Amino acid sequence: MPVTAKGLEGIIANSTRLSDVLGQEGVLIYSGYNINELAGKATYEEVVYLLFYGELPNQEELDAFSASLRAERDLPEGVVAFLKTAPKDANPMDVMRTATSMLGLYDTEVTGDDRDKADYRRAISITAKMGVIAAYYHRSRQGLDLPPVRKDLGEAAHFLYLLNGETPSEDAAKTLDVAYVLHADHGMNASTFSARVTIATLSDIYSAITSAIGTLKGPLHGGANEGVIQMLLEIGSEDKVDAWVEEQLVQKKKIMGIGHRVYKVLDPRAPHLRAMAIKLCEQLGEGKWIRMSERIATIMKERKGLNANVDFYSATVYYSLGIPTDMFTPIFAIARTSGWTAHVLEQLADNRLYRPLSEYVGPAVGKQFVPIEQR
Ligand SMILES: CC(=O)SCCNC(=O)CCNC(=O)[C@H](O)C(C)(C)COP(=O)(O)OP(=O)(O)OC[C@H]1O[C@@H](n2cnc3c(N)ncnc32)[C@H](O)[C@@H]1OP(=O)(O)O
Ligand SMILES: O=C([O-])CC(=O)C(=O)O
Repeated sequence: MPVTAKGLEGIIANSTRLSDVLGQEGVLIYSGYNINELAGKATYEEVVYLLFYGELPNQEELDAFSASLRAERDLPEGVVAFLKTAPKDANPMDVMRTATSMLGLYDTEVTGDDRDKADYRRAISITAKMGVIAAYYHRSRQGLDLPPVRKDLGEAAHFLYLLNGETPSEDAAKTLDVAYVLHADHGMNASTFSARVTIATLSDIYSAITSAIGTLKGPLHGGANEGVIQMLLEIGSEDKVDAWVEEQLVQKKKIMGIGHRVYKVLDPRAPHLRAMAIKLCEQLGEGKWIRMSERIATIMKERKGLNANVDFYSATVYYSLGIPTDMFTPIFAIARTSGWTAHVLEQLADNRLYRPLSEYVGPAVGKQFVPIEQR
């Protein structure tokens, strides 16, 4: 009997050319590029192209690719109608999951033998629509208008434009763009795995991304960025950090944004997000959140040997950009859709059904059936 790997720790489930996560070294690679080479230098659109096609684009390729993303921003009327009528107190991740599933209803292209071509178009389309879905729901739940999509803004700037109803500053758009780059892909993380499991049954790409959104939502995965800001708000002030963290540890509760299944050293995305968080806090003249975060990270390193992950400082970045807390995980989903869809295409290109085993720990076989009236 094979050994049980709880949580599939250490199991290599497939091969990918998209990204590599080196846990001992704290290195993240996108298709041959160390993330430190890309963060702040490549735009999100360049990184999406890299994930889809394996190389960074030249200017002409980038222009054509960006135009194809922008051309796919409009949502089907039925999805807009849903976003206008969805409960105003719904979790935006639930709304995104449902809207993504709905997109499948409006995709009438018959796939037949030409599935590859149609799925590339769908990958671009879903990646382009995710930010529109999240922003439209946020506006609609506040009773605000839904501004028409624009074709003159990049992905991150366009999301901020739709969310706030006004063109964002260059600095804000650049900050979010870097965050998108840092969140685009990450090896066989839980949500990507769930997308690949779904598509490997030869289901459709909308079902795969719907699975992935539901998986990212949980607080042990993408949902942790919202947990971080809730934690900071609950602690409230710097003088309460030590006692609060100690109490959580005594109660064996998890500190959100800390720890990682693969990284045994600092998550290489964290320093980029930390630097952006420090800059934004300085600009706002509000250093409290970053100082509290630094103290929490120090205590967790000293007490448990655990490091900050991508969710830890992204929370302060988004908070400082004035983004509502429950839109933090949706932002993660918007950026990660590029990775999810790229993985779906990769899985389809060399597919095999995922079907692991489980170790049976139920009663030994031999029980006799007893009719219900005699039980
Ligand atoms: C984008 C992302 O998905 S990044 C991860 C985002 N998630 C979080 O930030 C949530 C908080 N972190 C965690 O829950 C975990 O560190 C995970 C889920 C990320 C990784 O989990 P695993 O590799 O399965 O580690 P596991 O949960 O088994 O923890 C191992 C030990 O470290 C402890 N530990 C791990 N993370 C934390 C934490 N954040 N706070 C306190 N203790 C922790 C556990 O309590 C456990 O201790 P024990 O052996 O004394 O019981
Ligand atoms: O890789 C993981 O397990 C989680 C993670 O950091 C991510 O998905 O970005």
